[in-house]
Amino acid sequence: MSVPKTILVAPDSFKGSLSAVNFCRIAEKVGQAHANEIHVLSRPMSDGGEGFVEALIYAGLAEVKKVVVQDPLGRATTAKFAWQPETKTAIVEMAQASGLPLLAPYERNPLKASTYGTGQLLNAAIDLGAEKIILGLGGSATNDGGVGALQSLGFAFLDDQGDPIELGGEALTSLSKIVKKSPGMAENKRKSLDEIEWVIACDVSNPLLGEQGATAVFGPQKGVDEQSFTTLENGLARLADILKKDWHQDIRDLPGAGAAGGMAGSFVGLLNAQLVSGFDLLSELLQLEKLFQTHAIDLVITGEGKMDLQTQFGKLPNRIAELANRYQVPAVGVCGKLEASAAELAAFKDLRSIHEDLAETTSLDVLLAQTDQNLEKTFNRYLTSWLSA
Ligand SMILES: Nc1ncnc2c1ncn2[C@@H]1O[C@H](COP(=O)(O)OP(=O)(O)OP(=O)(O)O)[C@@H](O)[C@H]1O
Ligand SMILES: O=C(O)[C@H](O)CO
Repeated sequence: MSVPKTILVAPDSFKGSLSAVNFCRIAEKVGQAHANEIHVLSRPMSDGGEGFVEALIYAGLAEVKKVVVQDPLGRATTAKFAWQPETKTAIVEMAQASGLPLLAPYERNPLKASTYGTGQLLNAAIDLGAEKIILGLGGSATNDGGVGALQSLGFAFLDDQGDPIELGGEALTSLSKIVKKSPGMAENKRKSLDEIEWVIACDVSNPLLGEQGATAVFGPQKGVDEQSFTTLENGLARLADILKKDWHQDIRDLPGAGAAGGMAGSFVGLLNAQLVSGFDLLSELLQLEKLFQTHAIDLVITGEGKMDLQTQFGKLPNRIAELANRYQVPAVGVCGKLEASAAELAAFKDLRSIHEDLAETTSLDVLLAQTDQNLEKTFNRYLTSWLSA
């Protein structure tokens, strides 16, 4: 009997239809049907946004902690974070508390949406005794420069009358002063914010402001229109100005400062956080490179909701494919929707082939509802032909 072939499955989530964990589960189910021939090794991935915490928990690298926090509009929601007791490290994902999937499309409103709930998650981690916090950013519903989270952590954001500003991106236009409260006696057991090592895992390297900035590039998916764009851009600019004038921190041109509606920028400015690539950090935590060194991997399957020209510019499936190719392992990308011409596909250097199984004529709503079945069909079809090749 021949040795089963090892397939590493390491996808991003399909935004709006499928988590990376469920992608892996479907691949495992198909693998089970070919159990004598295939061994599936799952590593659901994330770039710092949705699925960041789940990826660590799935790999058995952290305990799960659950906390009830405020969603972007102030309603109660249960959010998870990951906890590594030996190293007193908490891995927190902002999308758990302040992510876009928490809102119905008609509720999207970055003028009002706030990251306050992410601050509550961070507080829960600090209460547990966290000495290091890794905060994954991306997939946010917010454009408040992370101010809501910092308010929850104990910073006061004041207007020119000395009153606290309201929650949401719009209120930043009346920001005049930021004050850090000193920790009280009751907080003695907690590390102070300055004692904690802050690492921010960003899904993008966009700057805070301008054409490539947080509001211009990621605002539209959160519901930003022409009018609200100006308010939100001015609000973030005001935040940057105050951080420069009063805190001597220049975040205007900092790559990555625009992640999660500018949250990365304010965490650098006020908490001295270090910005890193979410994908790089997660790959390191999951020891992906070592997997290739210690397992004879025959094929890598990755994927994301939509593959297009952007996929080859540093998006997660391409990063996975580059890694696979460094170890001479072929990589296949699976997506819900393929938006690339044959010529564009030929230009994909590392991702050797892309498979989809969907009729052009089917509406997106139907496709989204049928994701699981479609994916299972695609895996079955592809693996059957791969095994017989
Ligand atoms: N099951 C599906 N079937 C068909 N199309 C899908 C499916 N799931 C997602 N999509 C399409 O993919 C889009 C989302 O793409 P994707 O998941 O790659 O996220 P993205 O916006 O590129 O962001 P990122 O990759 O940075 O998370 C959706 O808007 C939808 O058009
Ligand atoms: O949350 C967002 O704004 C985008 O994912 C970029 O970080």
